[in-house]
Amino acid sequence: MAAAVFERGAHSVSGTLETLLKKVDDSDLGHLIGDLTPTSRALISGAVIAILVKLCFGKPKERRKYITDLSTVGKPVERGQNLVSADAPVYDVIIIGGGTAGCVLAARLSEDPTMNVLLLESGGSGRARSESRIPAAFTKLYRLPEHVHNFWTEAQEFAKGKKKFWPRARMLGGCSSINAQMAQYGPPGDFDEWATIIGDESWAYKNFSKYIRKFEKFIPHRDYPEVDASVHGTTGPVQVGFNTTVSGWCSRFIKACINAGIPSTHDFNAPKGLIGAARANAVTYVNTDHERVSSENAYLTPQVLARPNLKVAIKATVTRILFEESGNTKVATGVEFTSAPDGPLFHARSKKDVIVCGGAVQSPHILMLSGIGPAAHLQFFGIPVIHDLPGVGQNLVDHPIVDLYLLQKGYIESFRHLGNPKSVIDILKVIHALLQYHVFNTGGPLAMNHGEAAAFVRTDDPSLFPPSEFPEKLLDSTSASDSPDLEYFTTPGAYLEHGAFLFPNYHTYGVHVYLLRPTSRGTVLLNSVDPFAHPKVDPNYLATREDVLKLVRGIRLGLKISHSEPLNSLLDHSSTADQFDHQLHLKTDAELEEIVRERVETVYHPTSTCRMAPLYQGGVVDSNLKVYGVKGLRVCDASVFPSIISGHTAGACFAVAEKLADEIRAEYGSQF
Ligand SMILES: Cc1cc2nc3c(=O)[nH]c(=O)nc-3n(C[C@H](O)[C@H](O)[C@H](O)COP(=O)(O)OP(=O)(O)OC[C@H]3O[C@@H](n4cnc5c(N)ncnc54)[C@H](O)[C@@H]3O)c2cc1C
Repeated sequence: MAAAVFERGAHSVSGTLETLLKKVDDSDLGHLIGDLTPTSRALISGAVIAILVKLCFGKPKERRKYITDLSTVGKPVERGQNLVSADAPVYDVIIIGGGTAGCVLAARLSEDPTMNVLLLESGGSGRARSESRIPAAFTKLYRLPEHVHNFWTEAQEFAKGKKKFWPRARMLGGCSSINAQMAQYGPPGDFDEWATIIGDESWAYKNFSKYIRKFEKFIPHRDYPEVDASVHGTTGPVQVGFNTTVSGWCSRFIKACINAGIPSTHDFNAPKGLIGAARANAVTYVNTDHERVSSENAYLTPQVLARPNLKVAIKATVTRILFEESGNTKVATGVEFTSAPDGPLFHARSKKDVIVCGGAVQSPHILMLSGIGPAAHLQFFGIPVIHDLPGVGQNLVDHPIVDLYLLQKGYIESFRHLGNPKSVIDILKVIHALLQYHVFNTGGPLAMNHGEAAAFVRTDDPSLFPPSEFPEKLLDSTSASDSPDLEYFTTPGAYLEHGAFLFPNYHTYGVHVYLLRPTSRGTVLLNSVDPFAHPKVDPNYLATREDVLKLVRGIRLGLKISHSEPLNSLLDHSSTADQFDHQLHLKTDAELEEIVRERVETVYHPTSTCRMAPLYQGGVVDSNLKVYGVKGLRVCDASVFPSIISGHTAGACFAVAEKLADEIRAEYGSQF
C-alpha cells in the first residue's frame, strides 16, 4: 500500500517535471528558471527524495562475494622464489584476468564439479560500480586508475608525434564492464579467414558461430520485427537486445545514410553479413532492466560463485607465471600474485593449465615478464628466457577512428546536460533522467549507450566512391567481398578527449568514422621488469598510406551523409567555426590527410598481440590456444585474434572463450 502511494506520488512528480521541462524547452531557455517558484522547488525536492527512497529501499542488488584475502587462495612466499611453493594450493586451471574472456572460462569450466578453478583479477567488481552498470555513465570510469589501466601509447610517428590515451578495464568483466555496449560481432568472412590462417575449420563461421549463439540471449523487440530471432542464440548468459534509449538522431542518421546511397539493414549480426546502415544497437549489451551486461554479471552469477570448485579472487595481480622442466620441455606449473606493488607475494599451483586472459595489452606483458617472448628483448631487461617466442607483443592492431564534430541548427535534441549540467534547467533534466532510470525503470537518457546508429561500408564500393571521383585503387584488406572496411557510428553529441570534453556551450552532433581493417601493425613491449609498470604500447597508427587514404574516403562519405536529408536540414552547415567540421568538404585530400593524422584516436579494439597463427607467421598460440614451445599454458582473449574483426571485439572474446571452455572440457574429460 505504502509502496503504491509512493509510486503514484513519484509518478506525478515525474509527470509534472516533464511538463515543466517541456515548457522550459519550448520557451527561450534560461528565463523561467532564474527564480524558481516554491512549487518548483518542492517538486525538485520531492523528486530527489523519491530517488533516494527508491535507492535506499528499492529492490536490493544481488551482492556477489569475492575473495580479497589472498592467503585463502595462495601460499605466502618470499620474493625471488622461482619454483611454485611445494605447499601452495593446487587448482586444475588458473585463469589470469577476470575480464571479458576470463569470466566466461571461469564459469564454463567450473560447470564440471570435478574441475577446480582459480580466477585472479587485478581489479575489483565492475558490477559494484554504478558507472559501469548504468549504460550512459561508462566514460566516467576511464581516468580512475583503481578501475582502469590508463595506458598511454608511445608518441605516434605517423600521427603528429602525439601520445594517445588507451584505457583498458581493471575490474571483473574487464573491458565488457567499461565498453560502449555495442554488440556487432563481425562478418562471417572474418572467422573464415581465421580458419584459413590457423588451418583449422573449427574456427570457420559455419562452426564457430555456434559459440556466438551459445553466449547470446537475444531479446526480440516489437519495434524491430524484421530481425530474425531464429538466427540468434536465445538461451545464453549474455542478454542482448534493444534495451537502450535512442534519440531522434538515430533514425535521422539511418535515413541520411540511405539517401547517401548506403543500403539499410536490420541486423548486423545475421549470417548474411553486415554491410548497410541500422540502429547500431540493433543490439546492445544492455538488459531489460536497462543495465549493462558484462561478462561479470552474465557469467559470475551468485549460483556460479557458490560452486565449491570455483574461487574468484579480486585485487589479485599476477606478477609472473612459474615454470618447471619436464624432460626437455618447460611446463607452466603455477603463478605468483599480489594485491599491491609492495604487497606480500603468493603462489598457487596449476595441475593442467594456466590460462592468460589479460587482454591485448597485458597478456603479452605477462608472458614477457614470465620469460616467454622475443629472447633479445627479454635479455635486455635481464629476464631469464623460458622460451624464445618472437611473436609475443607483435602484430598489435587497433581500429583507428576520426571524429567529426557538427553543430545542430539551433537546438534540436541534445543530452549535453547529462555530463555537464550548466543551469537549473539542466539540473531539472538530470533529476528527471534519474527518476526515469532509478524510480520508474523506463530507461530514459541514462539508458543510452551514446553510439546509437551505425553503418558499415566498403571503401571500394563504386556506388559510394565512384572511380571518377576516387580513381586510386586501394588495397583490399577485407576478409571477403561482403565484409566491410569502414564503420560509422553516431552520437547525439560530439565530444573530445574520450568523452571528457562535451563542447559545453553548443548543441552538437558527432559522426565517427573508423577503419575496420587497418594494415598498420604495432607492438606491446616491456618498459621495465616491474609488473605494475605499464608496458610500451605502440599501435603505430597510420604507418601505411592505405590506412590514411581509406580514412580520407571515410571522412568524405561521412560529410556526404551529414549533407543528406534529414541531417542536412538539421545541422548548421553554414557554421565556419574552427572547432566544427561544416567546411571540411571544401578541403583537398592532402588537407584531409593532415586532419586524419592530427585527430586519429583509438576506438578501443586492440587485438592480435598473442596471435593464433602458425609460428612462421608470428604465431604465439596454436588452434587450441596453447602457447607454442611450452606446456600447460594458454592464452584466451582479444590478443589471440588471428586478424582484427570488422566489427566490435567483445562478442568474439565471449565466443572464443566459450569455444576454449568446451575444448578444455573435452580434452581433459574425466581426468579431473
Ligand atoms: C572504452 C571501450 C569501449 C569499447 N566499446 C566496445 C563496444 O561497444 N562493443 C564491443 O564489442 N567492444 C567494445 N570494446 C572492446 C571490447 O570491450 C574488448 O575488445 C574486450 O572486452 C576485450 O576482452 P579481453 O577478454 O580481451 O580483455 P579484458 O576484458 O580487457 O580483460 C582483461 C582483464 O585482465 C585483467 N588483468 C590484466 N592483467 C592482469 C594481471 N597481471 N593479473 C590479474 N588480472 C589482470 C584486467 O584487469 C582485465 O580485467 C570497447 C573497449 C573499451 C576499452
